[in-house]
Amino acid sequence: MSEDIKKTINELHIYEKKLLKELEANPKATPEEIAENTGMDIKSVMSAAGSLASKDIIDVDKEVEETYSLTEDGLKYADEGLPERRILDVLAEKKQIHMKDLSSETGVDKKEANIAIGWLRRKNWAQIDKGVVNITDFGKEFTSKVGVDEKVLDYLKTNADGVKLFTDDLKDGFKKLAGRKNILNVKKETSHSFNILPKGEDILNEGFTIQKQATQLTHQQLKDGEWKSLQYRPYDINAEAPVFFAGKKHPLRVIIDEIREIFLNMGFSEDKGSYVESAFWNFDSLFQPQDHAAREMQDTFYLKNPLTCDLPDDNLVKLTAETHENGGGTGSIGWQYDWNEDIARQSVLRTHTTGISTKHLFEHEPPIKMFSVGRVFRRETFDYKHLPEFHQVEGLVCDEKISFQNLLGTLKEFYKKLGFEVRFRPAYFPYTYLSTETEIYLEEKESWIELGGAGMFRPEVLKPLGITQPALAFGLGIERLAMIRYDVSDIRMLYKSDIKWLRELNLANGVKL
Ligand SMILES: N[C@@H](Cc1ccccc1)C(=O)O
Repeated sequence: MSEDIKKTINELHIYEKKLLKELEANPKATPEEIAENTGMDIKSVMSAAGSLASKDIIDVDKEVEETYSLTEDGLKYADEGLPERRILDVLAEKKQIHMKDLSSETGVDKKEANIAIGWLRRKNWAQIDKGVVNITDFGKEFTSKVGVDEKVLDYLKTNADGVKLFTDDLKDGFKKLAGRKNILNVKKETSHSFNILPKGEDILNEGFTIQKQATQLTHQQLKDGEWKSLQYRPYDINAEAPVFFAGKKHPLRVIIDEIREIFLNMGFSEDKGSYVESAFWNFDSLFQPQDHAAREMQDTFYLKNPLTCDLPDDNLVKLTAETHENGGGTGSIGWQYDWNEDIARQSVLRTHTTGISTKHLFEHEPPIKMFSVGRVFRRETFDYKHLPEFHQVEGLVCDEKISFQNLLGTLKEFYKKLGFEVRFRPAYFPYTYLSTETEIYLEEKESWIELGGAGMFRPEVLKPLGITQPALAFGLGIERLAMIRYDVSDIRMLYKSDIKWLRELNLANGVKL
């Protein structure tokens, strides 16, 4: 028990302590008095009280007090009499008045006269018969009496500061007046009073000192040793705190940067291509025949502007043409068709980043270790795993002793560093042999999905580029990795700008906050 009390005391704010002490000395003190006596402002008193109340240390009572006074109309009635009284006075003489003459005969204006008729009937001072107002016997008697409501009217007039409570003999009259529109004003005032509860008594019995508590240390306090004598207010580490959403990188950007870092660390250098590429680099340099299905409009975006691109070095074009037509000097018989320069000039949105690899091979001497990350474009229909625009990371290693083993090892290592386990299966690409595809298992869909392709560039690719050493190459999709990392079952989520998802996503491990 006492341990509890000590802990509670320990956690009291200095304002709470001040308020409690003041209440002990002055149990009836109002918040205003407490503010005055402790030097706190009223807001701090009220918030300290609220805090003490939430811990059952004191009780806060709220009382609303109403003060009544007369409105402008009310004051006028108090001076001149209620409209029904003024009519009654005239009726006492005339006995009856025609409705249409009511206002002119009595001096009560039309609007008020209408209201007065209701009250004349209700008070049984008059009756209306065929448009004529007749005084009743009760009305006659009443001319010399004062009604309860009229007494209250008078009372309020003499108590111009307002009345809080009506004595019993005035209560009925007050109710009547209060029921009429525009006669009474009411001002509401709330007042608070505090009571010490048993727990508060225990705290006071236990006793405490009021000492300024340190919430923040200053450089000076640390330097001069004052920190040793300060009293610290403990804080509740379990208290609910607002969640802040700081700006951060897009999840896709995060994974792209991670991939770049992995390749840089593995000793690759980075190259860049452009979205718009000639069919020559995108297809022809990769020994893809000009009637290849992938080149068709359904798969590839062809551009109107620029409609064509320049072809590279004449000799390279010549060697490429020969290789396509009959294998040139590669030992292959080629595709056995007439290679067309104009088809090679067409400009396309690159369908993969592999054109960067062939260009890189043409422009560099082995040994080569190159990677490149970028967007590629395909005429795909959207679905949970397809986008017409996505990112690939391209890789190329070319040196004397490079083998298919190295390719598998490189890929395995890369995926492992990203935290994925993949499987390889045989595949076909016109530009590689051996070729493979990497796949990953999607638990939710209970199926393997393809992550990318890879292989050893064929001599038909390498020879025209002037390369005699073997080269491994790969082109891997990035969005599908992001999908798995961030646990989204639909690839479109990555491009939706769903602010809630983006905010709550923990980028480090894909787990929601
Ligand atoms: N370019 C292929 C991948 C690939 C790259 C390099 C070698 C072999 C295959 C694709 O986009 O799917």
